[in-house]
Amino acid sequence: MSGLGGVVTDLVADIDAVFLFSPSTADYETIVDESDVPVIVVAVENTVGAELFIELPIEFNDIKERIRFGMEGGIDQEYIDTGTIILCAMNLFDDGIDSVIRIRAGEFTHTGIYDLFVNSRAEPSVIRNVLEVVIGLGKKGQKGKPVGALFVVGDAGKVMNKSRSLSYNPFEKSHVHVGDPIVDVMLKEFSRLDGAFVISDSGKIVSAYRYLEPAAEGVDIPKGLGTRHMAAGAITRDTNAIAIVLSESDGLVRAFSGGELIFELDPEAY
Ligand SMILES: Nc1ncnc2c1ncn2[C@@H]1O[C@H](COP(=O)(O)OP(=O)(O)OP(=O)(O)O)[C@@H](O)[C@H]1O
Ligand SMILES: [Mn+2]
Repeated sequence: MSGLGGVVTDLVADIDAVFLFSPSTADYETIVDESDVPVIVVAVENTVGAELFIELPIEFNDIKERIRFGMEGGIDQEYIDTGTIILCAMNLFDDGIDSVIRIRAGEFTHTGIYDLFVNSRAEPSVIRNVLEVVIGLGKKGQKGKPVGALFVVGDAGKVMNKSRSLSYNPFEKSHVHVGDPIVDVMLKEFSRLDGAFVISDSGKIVSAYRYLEPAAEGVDIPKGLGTRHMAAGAITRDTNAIAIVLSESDGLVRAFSGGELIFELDPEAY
């Protein structure tokens, strides 16, 4: 015997809800049948046809981010409230559920990661597409060299008013959208040059090469980051846009909303 029996019993005692992260249909059906508390599925797609479902915009590889997204979504969708004790079950290795985590929903610092995707002006799929381009750039760089990039997403009219052009806008008269594979290649290509990309609520590429000029006083960004991140944070406080930034210096992807850093991820982990 491992001696862990008591710990495991305590883990599952008196829980109010179960969160299943990307379960198989078989696991979902067994658990839903046997559970006397609500079972909420958190996944990129509702392939199991769950009644209680929270859509993940990406499979956060950082487990804490994944759980945080689920918690914030659960509260927003009113499946749970802050006192709820939750058992999170997920698969981290080959297949089947191999990990359980017990957590009280209120113990989580609310970062706004769910709001960022779901309650932003821009459509969630647009934010996801931008994030995918940025993660792709972060992984490969441009021709093998690390590259930085700044995407401002949503509230494009106001963002354009608070910025100026650094160069000819290659997207001037085009009606192209992020998520189109050809456009994503163009975005990666243009990311070598200075300034920000401005994307509309519906994903239209409004401009490249924008120099952002938001009011920056009072915007706090982590130490060590420079003007690109400052501009990204500040534009999201000055407008209803969000910003997704790839740092050329540390290779991390960061998202800002309402002037705050919402999350940070390492593209190499995706
Ligand atoms: N206000 C701005 N609007 C748009 N782009 C900007 C702005 N300020 C800086 N940048 C872009 O960010 C680039 C890097 O600047 P800087 O090194 O100061 O930023 P950083 O936050 O340290 O980012 P990185 O981690 O990528 O180095 C600049 O070359 C420029 O292309
Ligand atoms: Mn820098």
